[in-house]
Amino acid sequence: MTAEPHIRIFDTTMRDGEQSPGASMTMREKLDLAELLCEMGVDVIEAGFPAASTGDFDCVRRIAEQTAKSDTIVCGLSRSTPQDIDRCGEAVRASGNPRIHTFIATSPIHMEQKLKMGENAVLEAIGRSVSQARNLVGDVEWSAEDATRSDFEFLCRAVDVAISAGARTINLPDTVGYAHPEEYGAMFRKIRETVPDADKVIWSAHCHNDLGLAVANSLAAVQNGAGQIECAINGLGERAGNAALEEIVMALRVRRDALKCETKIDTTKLARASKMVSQITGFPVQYNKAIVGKNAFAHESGIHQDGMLKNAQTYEIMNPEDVGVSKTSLVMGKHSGRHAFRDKLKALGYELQDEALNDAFKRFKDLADRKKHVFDDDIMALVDEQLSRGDERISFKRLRVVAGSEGPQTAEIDLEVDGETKWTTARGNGPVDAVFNAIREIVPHTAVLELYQVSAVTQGTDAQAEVSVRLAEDGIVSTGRSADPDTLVASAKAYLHALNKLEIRRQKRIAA
Ligand SMILES: CC(=O)SCCNC(=O)CCNC(=O)[C@H](O)C(C)(C)COP(=O)(O)OP(=O)(O)OC[C@H]1O[C@@H](n2cnc3c(N)ncnc32)[C@H](O)[C@@H]1OP(=O)(O)O
Ligand SMILES: CC(C)C(=O)C(=O)O
Ligand SMILES: [Mg+2]
Repeated sequence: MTAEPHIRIFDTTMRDGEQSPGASMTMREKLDLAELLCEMGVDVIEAGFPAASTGDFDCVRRIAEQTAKSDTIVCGLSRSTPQDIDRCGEAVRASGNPRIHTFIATSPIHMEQKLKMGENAVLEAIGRSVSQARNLVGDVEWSAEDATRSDFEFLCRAVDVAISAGARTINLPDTVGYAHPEEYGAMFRKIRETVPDADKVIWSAHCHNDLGLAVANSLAAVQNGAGQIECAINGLGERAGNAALEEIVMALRVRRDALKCETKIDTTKLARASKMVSQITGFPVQYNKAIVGKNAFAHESGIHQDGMLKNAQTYEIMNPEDVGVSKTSLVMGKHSGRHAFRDKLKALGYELQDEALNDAFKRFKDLADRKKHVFDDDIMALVDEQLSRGDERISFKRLRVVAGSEGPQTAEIDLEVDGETKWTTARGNGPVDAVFNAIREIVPHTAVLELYQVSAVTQGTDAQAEVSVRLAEDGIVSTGRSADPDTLVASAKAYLHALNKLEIRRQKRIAA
């Protein structure tokens, strides 16, 4: 059975999506989202459940008004009761393309336990509700709630009644996310072969993600003749959510070769829509979420980064720009390699030659081992520090500090001075003072500490500390800087940096 070439995208973020506990949206938020969905080219916006509350009714009505001049269909959901349907008709009336979406459950458990209705009463309700809706609007969608757990013979009879009463779209929801793809696809194929006038309606899939199969099931329905998919941005929806709109749209686009159909969605707006829904609901998007997750176009491992730099198609099946993400990011971390590191340095404006590059790369790896996120600023601080160091007389080897409320604060330090390793220990009024006293013991000098300043290079408790030190001696002022995740190590190195520079300036003065 062939798929339809154009699959209609029915967005239910504001109806089923809003049914997620904690996902309620205000009128303003819904109007903004509706505007974006409209711009994006969504075919149907299910704007709410008008009978649920005055607020929901008003939202559906305002969205219908706001989008009246567009091609977008605006629909509301309603039970099969006359009051719900009237209310829904009133709410969508202002739309240029109003739709009433009415439903009733057809599975034995729902009919017996929830509705307390027999099969005949349900069939009667379907005929009556669809006819009533058709008297209000030309476009009526009917859904068989819990279709996938319904008796197939009865489901066919129910669908037949809905089509005869004037439904234009028949939706077969997997309400509880129970079906698997082959089963769900077969249901569409069989029902389309069985029900009279099956070719006169649009078949719709509405899948829930309780088993993580919502997108796969929706695609299986498409391959078996469904022409509409009901889905929600970020997969928002009851319990584990609905099929994610962005995943459906990109699967159809990227695998058009196999699935033979597409949507008319402007995919470059997907990332923006995802962000908007996440901000409105306060539900974060999981980092590894397909299409719109923070890591969907990010690569940290060296082998992948090297491949990406040579040809992006080695590790990406779609362009980030196509979904509205500005570019792929090569995230620098402990799994990164030299190719990506060199590329990052170049982007940051540094051209290091082989030895300097190797040295910087080694220091970067050491840092990445100690720090969860290595930001651009961290890398710049690391290279700046390296560049500002020439042939230094005194270099840092090792530091151990005893600090805390008990005291005495003590620093034990190893330095290399003129090629010879020297060790000492000293106390101080606090750990930083102890470190500087230890340095003074190994390298006696009369320079005065004029400034000592610490700032965090990036955020987080594991951020690198950047320390600046200013020393002054006989009119010579020298500043040193260093960055390290350990503030005391950064302090020692910054002090030594300033001291080395002071030494060079002293010698220059003597030579002059
Ligand atoms: C699978 C889905 O997503 S279905 C949509 C679910 N969405 C919502 O429920 C959100 C909006 N709902 C609401 O605001 C409220 O439930 C309302 C306004 C619709 C109804 O509220 P209440 O009248 O207080 O009823 P309540 O919600 O407690 O119970 C639902 C009633 O509707 C009946 N019902 C459920 N589905 C249908 C249906 N499709 N057609 C007719 N009646 C139905 C139930 O059997 C129950 O009837 P009872 O009161 O005779 O036992
Ligand atoms: C009411 C219908 C469309 C629904 O949301 C479901 O069955 O999951
Ligand atoms: Mg649903």
